[in-house]
Amino acid sequence: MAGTSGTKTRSSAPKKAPAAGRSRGASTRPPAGRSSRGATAAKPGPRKKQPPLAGVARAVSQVWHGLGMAAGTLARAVGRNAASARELDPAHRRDGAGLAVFALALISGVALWFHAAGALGDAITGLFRLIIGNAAMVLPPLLLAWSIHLLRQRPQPERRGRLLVGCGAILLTLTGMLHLWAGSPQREAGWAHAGGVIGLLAGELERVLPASLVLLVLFLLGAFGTLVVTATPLNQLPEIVRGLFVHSAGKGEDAPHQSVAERLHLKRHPAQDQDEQPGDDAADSEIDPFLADPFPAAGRPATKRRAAKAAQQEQDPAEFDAATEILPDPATAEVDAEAARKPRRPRVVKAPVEEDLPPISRPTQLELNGGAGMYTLPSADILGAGSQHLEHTRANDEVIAALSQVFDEFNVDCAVTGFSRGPTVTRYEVELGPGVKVERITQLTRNIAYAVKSPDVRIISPIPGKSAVGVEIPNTDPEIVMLGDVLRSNVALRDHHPMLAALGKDVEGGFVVANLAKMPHLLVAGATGAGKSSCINSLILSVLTRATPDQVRMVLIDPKRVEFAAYQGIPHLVTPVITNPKKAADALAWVVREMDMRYEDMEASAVRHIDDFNRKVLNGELTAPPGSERVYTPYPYLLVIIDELADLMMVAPRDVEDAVVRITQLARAAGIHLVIATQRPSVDVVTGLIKANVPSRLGFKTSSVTDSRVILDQPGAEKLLGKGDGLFLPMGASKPARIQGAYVTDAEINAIVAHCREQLQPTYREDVTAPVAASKEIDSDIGDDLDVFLQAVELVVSTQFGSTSMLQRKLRVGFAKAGRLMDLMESRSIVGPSEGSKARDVLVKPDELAGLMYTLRNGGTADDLVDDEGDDPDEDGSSEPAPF
Ligand SMILES: Nc1ncnc2c1ncn2[C@@H]1O[C@H](COP(=O)(O)OP(=O)(O)OP(=O)(O)O)[C@@H](O)[C@H]1O
Repeated sequence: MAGTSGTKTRSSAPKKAPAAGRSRGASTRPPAGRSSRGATAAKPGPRKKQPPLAGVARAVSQVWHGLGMAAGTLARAVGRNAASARELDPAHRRDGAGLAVFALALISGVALWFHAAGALGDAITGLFRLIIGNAAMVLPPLLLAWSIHLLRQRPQPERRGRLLVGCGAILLTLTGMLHLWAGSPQREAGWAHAGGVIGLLAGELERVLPASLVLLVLFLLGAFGTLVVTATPLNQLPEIVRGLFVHSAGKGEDAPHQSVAERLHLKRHPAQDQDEQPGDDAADSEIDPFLADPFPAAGRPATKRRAAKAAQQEQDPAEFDAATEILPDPATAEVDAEAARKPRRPRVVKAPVEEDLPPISRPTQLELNGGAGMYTLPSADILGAGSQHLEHTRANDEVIAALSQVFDEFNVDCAVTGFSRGPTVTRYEVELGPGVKVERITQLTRNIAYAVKSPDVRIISPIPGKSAVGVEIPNTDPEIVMLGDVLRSNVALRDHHPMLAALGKDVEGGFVVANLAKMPHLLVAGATGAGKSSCINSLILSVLTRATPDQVRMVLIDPKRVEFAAYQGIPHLVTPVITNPKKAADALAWVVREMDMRYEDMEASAVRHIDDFNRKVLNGELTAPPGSERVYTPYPYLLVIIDELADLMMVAPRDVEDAVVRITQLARAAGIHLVIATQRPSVDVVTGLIKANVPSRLGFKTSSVTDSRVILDQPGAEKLLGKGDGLFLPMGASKPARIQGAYVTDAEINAIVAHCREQLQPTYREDVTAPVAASKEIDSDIGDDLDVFLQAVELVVSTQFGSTSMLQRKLRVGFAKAGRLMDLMESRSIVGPSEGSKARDVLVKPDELAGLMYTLRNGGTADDLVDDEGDDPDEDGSSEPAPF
């Protein structure tokens, strides 16, 4: 037993030992060589008789092993340092690559052409020949050209793909031709002297096509490769050939020396090319400060050819343009011919010149209706002139230089081709090279801001009507735009409409005016100090200098109390300037009544617009309905200006919103126009309903992008500069135009107001600010339920479904309350009587809802709504319009 157990013990010991050995070996496995040696040592075979040179061979083998290990160690060391090698400056890496390619060109040249490059040269030659056959003979000069390119030029990753495809196609053609030329060798030895392995592809093609067609395919492939390498689209080829022909006839002396890439560059980088003109700044700047070269040298050597070209352009731009036009120009593949003929310096972009047209004068004396005599309009000459507009200053040159430098530094292929200097900002036009994304410029906004030392850089892409990106940069030397200049401009003088308002100047220096009657309502918003009040003053003064009180009457609402104080007592006012927010709400209600009355007159006279009504009245074509004692007189435009909507919305939000919405929805045809200003363009002030009905917007600087979105439905106003710098989005426009608002001084306001006051005393209407609640009282049966009742009415009329259970569900009210609301609606002729379980008939149409809500809020019924529309206005004394 003991012996058995002893045997077991012994037998188990050797089993464990290898296991332990394996586990150790797993972590520190010896090299294969060594383990095999070990194996040989452990199991020595029968000893062979060694030859006499065996010792030498063993020594050589050991030396070889030693060398191998040393090489391995070296490789590992290099591997470990590879990370730091990768951190090498890209320029050095590129130099290294260029020199390596140069060495390859040299060795392969000596090997291929002179067979004198030793074993390494022969190995390289053999490899090249195996792959591309005899085509290897042209490889050394190509490698040489590549190495020079690597050493001299900046990396151009955008060209890599094109060159790869083009060169690949040419290589396929060349090797294929060589293969066919050599008689399509079948054996490996013949390939090296034909088209190599790549040339075999042509051989494969020959199996399925006749040789002539294979040749044709190869020819087309080669042509394609050449076109791709030279970036020449096929459709441009005739033009280029024509150009070459003209040049060879002697018209372009030096064109043949100019590479295609160089010509492309000339066309596409006008700004950069002029860096390379010889230093003639001083002479230039004497002629025109703009000609002073604003671009610092970009580091490329100036070529004689470019210098000559530049000189030619300066002497005779027209001739220069003609000469450049006939150059063979592959650039026209991407830029049209018109763009290619652009002058090479950024040019001043001018606004359309309205001054060329003859001004039309209007009489300053207009007769007042009702025999009130003549009314003399204040002359615009009372208003002072602003500073003279400069189209170009030294500051522009500095900015152009800074922009060009940024584009250069970030390697963005684009150029500043023009600029237009506005009063406060200049818009620089940047044209992109082919394949350059617009985002490359927008991404640079902060770098541009840094370079031009201004945080308020705005990028417009594209400039409407142009294939160019606009970069708007504030002028370091801004100009003030005075109202007088805008009113005296031809664009203002040519339009005699009494509601034409001067807004300011655009970024091209052109005067901007807008017809308030066409807007037809305007929302002006911006942070405090942004220039709203100046703008509103300009609007009012524009009207005062152009319109008699018979033509335009105004309701001025100024909860801030001080803004419109100067206008107190002008004859254009319907009521004294309103400063009490509660009274302002009543005045807006009066405007709605006035609007309704105008509509009634227009309806009775079958005209669609107040202008037609006035024209017919003046022509004597309209008379009041028979039995009426009224005498029709023309209705003046009614301009309602609210200086701070937020103050009104705080006092009577629902009434103000209702009235504003109703006026803005309908008042256009009635000649009633609203201008609403606010410094708090938040959604609780400028509600969705108000916004939807005020189509024209004028945004001054806002404190946040959210505010900008509320006013303009897009960002941008937060980047404005304040002090009258604004974005004007007229009705129907999708992109706002940047303007500098017209400025008017207090002295000018006082002078115009004094002139108007001297002419005529105001005739105020008493009922404008009469409280609405006093005229009609909310019925007692509605009691405290007015809000929920109005909600129920809105629901029933908009869905056209008179169901009590729907009211229960949607308004979350009980059966009894929903039934009562339905009864209230029946009593006000909104729904018909109950028909058991069926839904009631809805008697008011959805498009009458706005009017109905207004009427209900003022204690009326749907009958009032219908009756008002059908009644003779003279029946009810309140509908008799009092004379203005
Ligand atoms: N068009 C303009 N041109 C030059 N400066 C202007 C212009 N508009 C306004 N400013 C300057 O900005 C200041 C503030 O302008 P304004 O009173 O019109 O701003 P606001 O937006 O009405 O501010 P608030 O809401 O506080 O009344 C003016 O005193 C004036 O110096």
